Amino acid sequence: MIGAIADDFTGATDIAVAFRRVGLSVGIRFSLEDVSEERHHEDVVIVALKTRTIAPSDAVAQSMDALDWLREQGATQIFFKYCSTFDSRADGNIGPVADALGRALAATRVVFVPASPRHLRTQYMGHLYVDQKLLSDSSMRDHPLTPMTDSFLPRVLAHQTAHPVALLDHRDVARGVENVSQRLAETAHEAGTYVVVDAIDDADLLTIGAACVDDILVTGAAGLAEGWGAAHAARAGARPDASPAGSSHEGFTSVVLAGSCSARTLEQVAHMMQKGHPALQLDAITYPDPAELSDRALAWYGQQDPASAPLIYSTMPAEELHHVQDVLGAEGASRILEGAMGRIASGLVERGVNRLIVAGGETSGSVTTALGVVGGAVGPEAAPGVPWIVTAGPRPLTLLLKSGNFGDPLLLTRAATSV
Ligand SMILES: Nc1ncnc2c1ncn2[C@@H]1O[C@H](COP(=O)(O)OP(=O)(O)O)[C@@H](O)[C@H]1O
Ligand SMILES: O=C(O)[C@@H](O)C(=O)COP(=O)(O)O
Repeated sequence: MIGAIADDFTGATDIAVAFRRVGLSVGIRFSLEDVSEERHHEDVVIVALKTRTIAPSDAVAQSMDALDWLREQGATQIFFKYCSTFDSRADGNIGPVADALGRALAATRVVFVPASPRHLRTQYMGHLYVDQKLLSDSSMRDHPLTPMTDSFLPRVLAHQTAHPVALLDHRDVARGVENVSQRLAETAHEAGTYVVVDAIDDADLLTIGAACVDDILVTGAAGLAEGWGAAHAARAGARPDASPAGSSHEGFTSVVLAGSCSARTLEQVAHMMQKGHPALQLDAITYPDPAELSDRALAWYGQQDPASAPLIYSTMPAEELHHVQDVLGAEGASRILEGAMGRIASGLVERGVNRLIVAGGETSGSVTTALGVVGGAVGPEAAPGVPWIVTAGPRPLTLLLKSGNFGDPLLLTRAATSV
């Protein structure tokens, strides 16, 4: 069994569909509470954590708990999932978590492969691109919590770890599996070397995946999950699953909660408003108490037609965001808004909402945790890397956890109104 540890919730659902696409069965956990009796038998078991922006020591501790649980479930190899835009702060957490996992697993080398061509993230000569732009020129430079201002990943990673960091560039990847295997062995002759590997298309990821199929620890995003997963599926004789278990979209009362300020979410929120969905923007400066902020939002919801798929959002462009952060501090603003979003989600479910569409990885973590959702069935994709999740229990909820920059501009509107 493969165990996967994701540093945010949307990332966990993103790799769930990547592994499934190549024919592997997948289980997902959003919490490790009350799991002592649980036994998983899927090919891949994913633990979703919310460790991307917390203190490195906490991120390490939670990742190690996830590792212990996955090993108890029978995991023999581990996939550490971080963002395809390598979202992290200067002091972590990708390096510290990889260090701890590598130490526990006695990994002799570890590959770092964030490239996910399906999401238009490619890496060439160590430089990460988002669509046609270098990472540092993309909207990721304005991210509220993890602004990415350096595109050269070996340097970014070297700031986060004491391990030697090397680059395996595209010339080597293009020469095929045997060459990559050999070059990885040479490049990582010093035990514990971290190798950042270029990839610009799916073929590169298949090559890298095949070369690393026996590695005890690999790290990356959905592109590598697909490439590495394909190598495992080929071994196991698994067949790609063309039709994942469907989720019925009948009889739903939907609300969209957007806590992402990413460029694509801005467009999606604008589209919802253009289409006339009632919309409320959360004002954290005027109401910095998450309880008051959420009470006001729930009172507003009470005045809307539940069939109108309302939108509650804190999404705003970079200049306005920076103003809020100047007043409240970046962490302070996030704490207020994520706290409020969690309370709002719980209040909405109490009021009969049973389909929640959440934009933003951190926001999705706060909402899912506040709702007490511990797992669910991974349904069809509403957009590449964005599957519907149907929770278990007598009152199942349908959730869409959307990464800030994922999906086409119409995704939120479509997801809110599809029947
Ligand atoms: N208007 C705002 N002012 C300050 N912080 C905000 C605002 N809106 C959202 N945030 C915070 O920014 C972070 C966005 O992260 P996240 O939800 O992961 O979105 P993304 O998927 O785009 O990265 C969250 O912590 C959220 O609370
Ligand atoms: O790898 C990716 O790009 C996503 O799976 C992801 O982690 C994006 O992060 P958020 O935008 O914070 O959801």
